[in-house]
Amino acid sequence: MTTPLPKAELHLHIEGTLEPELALALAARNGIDLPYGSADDLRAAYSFRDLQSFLDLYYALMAVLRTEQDFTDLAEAYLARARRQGVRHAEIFFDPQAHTARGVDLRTVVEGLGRALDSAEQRHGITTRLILCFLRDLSAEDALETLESARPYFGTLITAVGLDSAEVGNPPSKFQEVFALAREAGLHLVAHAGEEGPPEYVWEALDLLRVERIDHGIRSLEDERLVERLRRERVPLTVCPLSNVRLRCVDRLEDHPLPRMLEAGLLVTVNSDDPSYFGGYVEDNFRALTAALGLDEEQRRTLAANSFHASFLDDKQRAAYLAEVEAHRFG
Ligand code: HPA
Ligand SMILES: [Zn+2]
Repeated sequence: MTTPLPKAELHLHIEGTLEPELALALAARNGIDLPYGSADDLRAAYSFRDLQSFLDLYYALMAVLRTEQDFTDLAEAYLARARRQGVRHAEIFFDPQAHTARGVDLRTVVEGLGRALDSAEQRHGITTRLILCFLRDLSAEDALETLESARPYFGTLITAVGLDSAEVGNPPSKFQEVFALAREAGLHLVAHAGEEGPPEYVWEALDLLRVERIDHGIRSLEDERLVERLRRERVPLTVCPLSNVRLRCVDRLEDHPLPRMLEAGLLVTVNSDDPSYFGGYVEDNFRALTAALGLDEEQRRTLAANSFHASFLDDKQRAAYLAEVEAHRFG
C-alpha cells in the first residue's frame, strides 16, 4: 500500500467516529438496549435526507457513551484509524451538551477524551487539539453555562470553541456573547456556517463571532463579495465532501464545488466530518475526490499543505509538517 499524504484533520466530530461495531460493544458493556441487532442493521439506517435526519441518529446513538473509558475508547479508535489515513495532526470537535443533557458529566467526557489525546503523540504520532462545540439548536444561555463549566480545561485540554448542529434558523448572531467570552478567555474560534444555511450566516460568523475558520462554508460561493472577502483574508474553509453528498447538500461528488473553491483562491481543506456515518475517513475523502473530480497530485499536495496552514499549530510544528508534505512522493 502506498503511504497516504500527510495531513491535518480540522473538521472531525469525535462522536461521528462511533463505528457500528463499537456502538454495539459499548451498548453491551453498559447494558443499553439499542433497536439494532447487528452492525449491518445499524449501517442500513445510515441513509439521510438532510442534516436533521442525520443528527437524529447521531444523537440517539450517543446513548451508548457513558463512562470515561467509553470516551477514551472512542478517541483511541479514531486515532488508530486516522494515522492509517495519513493524519499527523487532528483538531477534534466534541459536543458536551449532547452528553450533559443525558446525565453524563462534562468531566467524564473531557477527561475520557483527554486520556486518549494525551498519549496520541507517543502512541500514534498524531498531535491533537480539542474544540468544544456549542449546539446551536439549544439556547444561548445553555451555551454560556457550558462555557463556564468548561473553564477549568481552558488552555490545557480545550483550546477552541465551535458551533454545530441544526444550522437553518439558528444563525451565528444567537451566540455572539458566548463567543466574545471565549475570545476573552484566549480560546480560538471556529463555526459551522454555509453548510445548509445561507451565505449571510458566513458573514455573521466572521463579523459577529469573529471566527478564524469556517466549517463547511460551501454556500459561500453563492455570494461573490463573500468569496472575495474569504480569499483576501485567507479564511480557511474546512470542507467535507463525502458528508456534503450524504446529507444532500451536493447531489453528486462530481458536482462538488471544491475545484471551484480552489480556483477562486480560497484556503480550502478536506476533512471527514462524521466518518463513521458518511462513508469514509479523510484519506477516503481525498481518494473519492480524486476519482470523481480528477484532482491531480499538485492539487492534493496543496490541500494537504492548506490543512497545516489552517491549523492552530505553532509555527515550528507547522513548518515541520509542511516539510513532510513537500517531501511526500505519490505512489
Ligand atoms: O455536519 C454537521 N453539521 C452540523 N452539525 C454537526 N454535528 C455533527 N456533524 C455535523
Ligand atoms: Zn461538522
